[in-house]
Parts: sequence; C-alpha cells; structure tokens
Amino acid sequence: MEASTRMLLSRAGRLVPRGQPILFSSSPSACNDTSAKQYRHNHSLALAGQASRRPYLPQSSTSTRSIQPDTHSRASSHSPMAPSSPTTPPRKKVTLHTIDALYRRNEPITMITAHDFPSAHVADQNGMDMVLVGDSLAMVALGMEDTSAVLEEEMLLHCRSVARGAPTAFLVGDLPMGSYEISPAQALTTAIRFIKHGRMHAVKLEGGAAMAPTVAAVVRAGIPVLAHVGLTPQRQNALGGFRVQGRTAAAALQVLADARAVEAAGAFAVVLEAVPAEVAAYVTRRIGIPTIGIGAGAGCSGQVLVQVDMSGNFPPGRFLPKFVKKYGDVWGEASRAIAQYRDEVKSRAYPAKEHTYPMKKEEVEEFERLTALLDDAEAKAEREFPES
Ligand SMILES: Nc1nc(=O)c2c([nH]1)NC[C@@H]1CN(c3ccc(C(=O)N[C@@H](CCC(=O)O)C(=O)O)cc3)CN21
Ligand SMILES: CC(C)C(=O)C(=O)O
Repeated sequence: MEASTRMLLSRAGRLVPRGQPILFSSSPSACNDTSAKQYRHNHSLALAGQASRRPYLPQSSTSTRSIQPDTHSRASSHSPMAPSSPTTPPRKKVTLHTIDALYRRNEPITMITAHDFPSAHVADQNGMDMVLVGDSLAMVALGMEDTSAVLEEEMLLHCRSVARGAPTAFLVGDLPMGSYEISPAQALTTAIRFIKHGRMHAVKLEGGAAMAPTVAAVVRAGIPVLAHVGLTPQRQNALGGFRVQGRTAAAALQVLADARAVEAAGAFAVVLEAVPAEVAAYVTRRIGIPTIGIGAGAGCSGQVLVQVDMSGNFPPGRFLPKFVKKYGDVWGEASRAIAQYRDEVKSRAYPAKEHTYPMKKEEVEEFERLTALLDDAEAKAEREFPES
C-alpha cells in the first residue's frame, strides 16, 4: 500500500464510528519515524489557512463570521436570548425610588413572576416594574404538588438565572416555606442569601401581624421586604386550601390589621392575594405603602400574576384561579411548532438546503476523490485480512 493512502486511512480512521473495524492505527506513533513526520506534515497542511491562524475556530464559524454584516451581532449559541435588541430603548434601572414615584403619582405598578433566564428576559424587555421569583415556581417549573416542597437552594438557583435575564426590573425573591418562620434571625440569614447568592434586590415573605417582628429585622439590615397577606399559599394546610380570605367583615378587618402591621414594620409594599375587591381597595386607601394585588381587584396600587398563567403556557384543561386572565397561548404555539417539527423530520422536509453549511465545489470533488481511494483501500484490506 502506498504511504499516502496509509496516511489517509490513519487520519480517516478517526472518523470511523465506534464498533466499526479500524484497519490501521490512527496514531502516528504506530508508524515508523519517517511516516510520523509525514503524518504531522500532512495533518498541518490539511488545516493550513484555518487552524494556523485561528487554531480553535472550526471552519464554519470562521466563514460565517466573515459574511456577517458589521451591524449584526451574533448571539452565543449557549444563550440565544443574550444580546438585547438594538431597537429596544434602554430602560433605567427600577429601584425603590421608582416604585415610590409610581405610587405617589398613582400610576399602577406592574409585577410578574419569572423562574428562569428567558421568562425574566421577556418580562424585563416588556417593561415590568418588578419581577418576582415566586415560590409558585415549585408548581409551574418544578412540577411539585404545592409550594411548600421547594427548597431554599432551588429558589436561589432560579433567582440567579432570573437576575441574569432581568437587568433593569426591581427583583424580588420569595422566601420559601421553612426558611424564615422560626425566628427573625433565621429570616435575616435567609434574606441575606437571597441578596448575596440569589442576586435579588428584595425578598417577599408571607404573613401579617405575626410576622411583623421578622419583617422589621430584615428591613433593619437594609433588605427591602415585600409582605404578603390575605391568601398565603404556604399556609394552605392551615387555611384549608387555596381559599379566598377576608370574606366576612371580621376577616376583612384582620386583612387590614395585617397590612397595617407589615407597613409599620417597614415593608416597602404588600401583596394582597385573593381578597374581595372592596376590602383590597379599602386597605389600599388606608395604608401608606403600595398594595400589589392578585385576585384583589382594580383598587390596588399594582398587580402581579404568575407568568405561565397569564401567557397561557399550560396544557388545555388545567385549573386556573378565577383571577387569572389568559393574555396569550404560549402552550398552543409551542405545541404547533413541535408537532410541525416532528412531521418535517419524519418526512425529511427538515432540514432544507438553507439549513445546511456550504462547501466549495473543488473541496467536494477532492473529498470524493479521496473517499474513493479510501473505499478501495478498505475493500482491498477486507479481502486480504477478512477477520480483522
Ligand atoms: N400557577 C399558579 N398560579 C398562581 O396564581 C398561584 C400558584 N400557581 N401557586 C401558588 C399560589 C396558589 N394560588 C391560588 C391557587 C388556587 C386558587 C383558587 O382555587 N381559588 C379559588 C377560590 C376558592 C374560594 O372561593 O375560596 C378560585 O375559584 O379562584 C387561588 C389561588 C395563587 N398562586
Ligand atoms: C402569586 C405570587 C404573589 C406568588 O407568591 C408566587 O408566584 O409564588
């Protein structure tokens, strides 16, 4: 066999899939000294003009890069949403001052949940004042039965992803059940982790008058607290499920007392969840901090919804609380796209020519010439050494 053919085989041997017979060693050390040198020479020639200048860039990315117009910035394949569109005007970072200014001029405050980088990014790009990493992610992102199962470490992982996706919104992390109720010291320890590791700007914790000393301890340490009264889902077992709160006059007065207690403790705002609209409107008028309603009517200072609920990112037939308005059909669109992809892969309609990488005609011809030699040599070897 000719030396050049052997060289070709030893290089091509790397391309033979596992389990296929490899006729010759792909390592130059298996050849004699002269062919080892020859191997290195040929090898570097094959990569000349590519590898010698840009040793670690595959040909496709080098050539793709050169045909990109200068104005076009390429998204990293690891983070396709990373570059913000140059057509979107930059927004000033939302701070507690921004929230306070909105409240003072009676402009509704917008808040939505996010649980990962893309859901945070789309919320931030579309002008949400606040983004909440709610513990509802236990149910909507982690498939858990209720919110009480989610761990602090799990919340922190999601918080960090959201922080990377939402560079301008005011970010609130939800302290999960078990991470703050034991003592104000425990709450402060957890809250500090949400700021330091979770990269949040504030924390939310459930509870009214009973949690006021805890709210105060966290606020004293310089961590803004969003309180949460009315339906507090982490206490669903004590409440007898996800039940509307403040429905009797006495219960309504309790909601007011809770809101006043957390205001006095220094909360910057309070979530009012699943309380009658009249009660929420009255509480909003009677306290001096913003109320963020969910299932609490239009009389609140702002609104919050769970993103997967309002964007319709759930399968048909799922139960929805009465307060949810479905603004989109993300599930329907994703289903349509996946079904079409499935069909096109099965029918070989995808990928089409425009989804493939071009190769120069001369290179294709040279490739065909070399592979013909390779085929001949392998056929010959198979005849000569049928067992190997
Ligand atoms: N996807 C999702 N969206 C949410 O809004 C949400 C969560 N998960 N998980 C945590 C809590 C739980 N939430 C819920 C869940 C159910 C009802 C609910 O069933 N409400 C009844 C009221 C029943 C009554 O009259 O007392 C309803 O019919 O809306 C309310 C809030 C709100 N939060
Ligand atoms: C529904 C909001 C207020 C919440 O607490 C969550 O998403 O966990």
